[in-house]
Amino acid sequence: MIRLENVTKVFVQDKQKVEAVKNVSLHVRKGEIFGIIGFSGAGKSTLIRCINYLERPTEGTVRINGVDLAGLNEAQLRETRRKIGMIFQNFNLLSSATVFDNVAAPLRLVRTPVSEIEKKVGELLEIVGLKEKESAYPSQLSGGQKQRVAIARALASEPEILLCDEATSALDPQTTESILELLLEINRKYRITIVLITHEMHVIKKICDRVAVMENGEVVEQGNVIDVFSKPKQPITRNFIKTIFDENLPESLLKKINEQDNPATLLRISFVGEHAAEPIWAELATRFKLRPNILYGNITQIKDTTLGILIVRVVGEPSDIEAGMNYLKTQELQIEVMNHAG
Ligand SMILES: Nc1ncnc2c1ncn2[C@@H]1O[C@H](COP(=O)(O)OP(=O)(O)OP(=O)(O)O)[C@@H](O)[C@H]1O
Repeated sequence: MIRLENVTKVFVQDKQKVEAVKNVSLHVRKGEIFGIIGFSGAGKSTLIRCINYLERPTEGTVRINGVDLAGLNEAQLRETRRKIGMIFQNFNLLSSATVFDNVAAPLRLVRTPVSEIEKKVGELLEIVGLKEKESAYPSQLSGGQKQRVAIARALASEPEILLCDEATSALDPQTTESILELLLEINRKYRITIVLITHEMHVIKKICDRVAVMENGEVVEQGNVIDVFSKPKQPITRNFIKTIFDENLPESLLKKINEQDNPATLLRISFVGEHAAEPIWAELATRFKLRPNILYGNITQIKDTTLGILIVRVVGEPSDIEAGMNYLKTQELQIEVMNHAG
């Protein structure tokens, strides 16, 4: 549905070149929620603005439903943009217009008949739960309500794609939850493809199907959210995951482990979905003569599935540990040796 190939965006400021996006290739599939995560300055806003050509890439191509945006004239580009809604961190509402008029604005722009506007805006305000606020002005609304108006306005043009530029960053955690629920509902009910950018891993974990991690203008890692969470490849991805569950063991515990005589290995074991993990410990003990000790455990919901992570200290002979690890791998568990202690 959205295909970016080798997209680069260079800004020139005070004769200095800033490469905000470097050689990014992405494919967003129809109907999915695709998240782009990165720290401030990573290039996320620039990249998402390349998707609807608010920024023209310096190099590379952007295709929407197979159409290369570089080949479109202004009128065609405007028409394509109507099918790509966008919402922003600071809502971008018209402060002098009521909620109703804000949502009606894109419909008036294309000369929709008044009766149709009445009906449509009413429906949209129902969807976002703000029917009773239609006569209010933005200044009379909370941040969450403002974002709901912005979402209703974006939906007015019946977009196929919704781009969300840090849509929840200005909101408190509870309001963030409710806006994420709304985005999920819109995605599921109306099959709208959503691309969002965020610096919060929580947003990715709650609603995204796939994720791209950006650093210094580049996409350094991308894949299914569950895969990226269970097998992160890049240090930056691990850092983001740590903001949700901190797997760092206390220094004092690590020191104690290192002081012990027995050769020990620390394993990070992750499992996806409902997995009966208990029998494996008995198996490790009896079959492989190992002594496993669970030091850390966490099970968390990642969109529609669960991810479990354990950090286990295994004591035993190196050959037994290796055999035990091979056994664990046959149990659909992802195993990683964290470090050797002892
Ligand atoms: N119009 C512009 N002119 C010059 N440089 C720009 C422009 N827009 C962005 N940049 C630069 O490009 C880089 C990436 O910025 P961008 O806003 O895309 O990152 P970001 O990941 O969205 O960060 P943030 O979350 O802080 O907005 C930064 O170094 C920024 O200063």
